[in-house]
Amino acid sequence: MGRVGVLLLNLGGPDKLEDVGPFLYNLFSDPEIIRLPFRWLQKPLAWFIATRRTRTSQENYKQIGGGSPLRRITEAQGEALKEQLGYLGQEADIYVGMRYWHPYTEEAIAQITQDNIEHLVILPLYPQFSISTSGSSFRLLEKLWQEDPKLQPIDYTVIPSWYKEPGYLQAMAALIAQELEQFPNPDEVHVFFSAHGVPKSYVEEAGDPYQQEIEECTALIMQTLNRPNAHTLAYQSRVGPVEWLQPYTEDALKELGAQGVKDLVVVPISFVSEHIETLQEIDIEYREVAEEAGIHNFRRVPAPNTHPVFINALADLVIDALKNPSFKLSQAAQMKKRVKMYPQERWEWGLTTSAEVWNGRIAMLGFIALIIELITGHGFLHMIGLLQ
Ligand SMILES: C=CC1=C(C)c2cc3[nH]c(cc4nc(cc5[nH]c(cc1n2)c(C)c5CCC(=O)O)C(CCC(=O)O)=C4C)c(C)c3C=C
Ligand SMILES: [Fe+2]
Repeated sequence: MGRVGVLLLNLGGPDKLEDVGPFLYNLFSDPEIIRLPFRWLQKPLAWFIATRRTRTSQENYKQIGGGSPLRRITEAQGEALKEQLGYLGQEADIYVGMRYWHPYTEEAIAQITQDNIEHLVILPLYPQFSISTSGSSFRLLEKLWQEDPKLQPIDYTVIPSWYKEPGYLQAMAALIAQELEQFPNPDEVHVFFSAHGVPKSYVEEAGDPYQQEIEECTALIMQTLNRPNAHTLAYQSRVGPVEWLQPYTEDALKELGAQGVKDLVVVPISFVSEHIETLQEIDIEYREVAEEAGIHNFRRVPAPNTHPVFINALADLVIDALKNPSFKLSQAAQMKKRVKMYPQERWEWGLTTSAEVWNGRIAMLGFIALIIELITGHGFLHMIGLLQ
């Protein structure tokens, strides 16, 4: 076999406080993150939302040391994976491609071409597939492949999602068991899975398999854990005014507190590295919510990071992917029959779901235009004299 490479995909995070604004702009410029009917609106809206969010987001990054640890941890995972693959007899070069910050996916791909990689395994560091995460990276890679003839000879294969991988489930179960053992009565502790949310419309209209994969993954981890603990699944990190997957983590914590739960371990389920949503949102914000609700013994399970069982699971995934028939980016983007990646389906006339969605979007655009006008003091309503 010729030279082998593994491309690890992740979201990326700001390394320092000054990076927060441009990072947020990149994130909100992605049509897989904000799905808009008009492409031309994407960048102005991204600028507007990023500008408004930067200060709050910076405050959160300040609380975890002034930047995201995602790059450092992803690179450490890459080094550990290289070592484990070597140990298993598979030499490979590892590349990290982030979607919204350095090292960008484009930089990783440039290095892969320069290194004359012949066989490439594309492995997203998201166990479950979502249009907004792995889907967005696959779409970008598809575009890069279409544009660059130098990429054509690379024999690549994609691993779309891997939440059923036994080694991953075992690593998660071991990490949970370790936390449960810190309590006087481990079997009485409530196991609380907190997944990153997505807007409900991603699942219900665009056919994102994310929710189903998260639910199945939770059940598989509980089976692997093989303990009698009660458990709950909820969704965190909601952004913006639309409805996201429910129950929301905050509400579910309050509900458990009201039911008298006192001992709780939180399991971050959609991430494999520590980042702002584990270190700040769970460890600081949700801990406070839980304590106020009467849940006094609150612990959080660490993300798998470089846990050896987890790294071995990644190595197994790579080795299997090299043996199996290749899976292409176009197949990964349309993984489930109903998944609709951006751009969305064509307009349908009548009172259809699609028409209702479009009406909602047009109303949202009107609302955004009104807000911009109120802030800037310029716009259509000022022009016709309705606002001064
Ligand atoms: C499976 C994981 C993730 C999903 C699904 C996801 C969807 C999603 N996220 C936003 C908005 C934001 N995400 C932000 C940061 C961020 N998100 C994930 C993971 C998932 N996102 C990661 C790994 C990170 C990086 C964290 C870091 O350490 O830097 C942010 C920025 C942080 C903040 O300001 O809160 C935003 C905003 C949306 C809208 C979305 C689905 C549509
Ligand atoms: Fe996110």
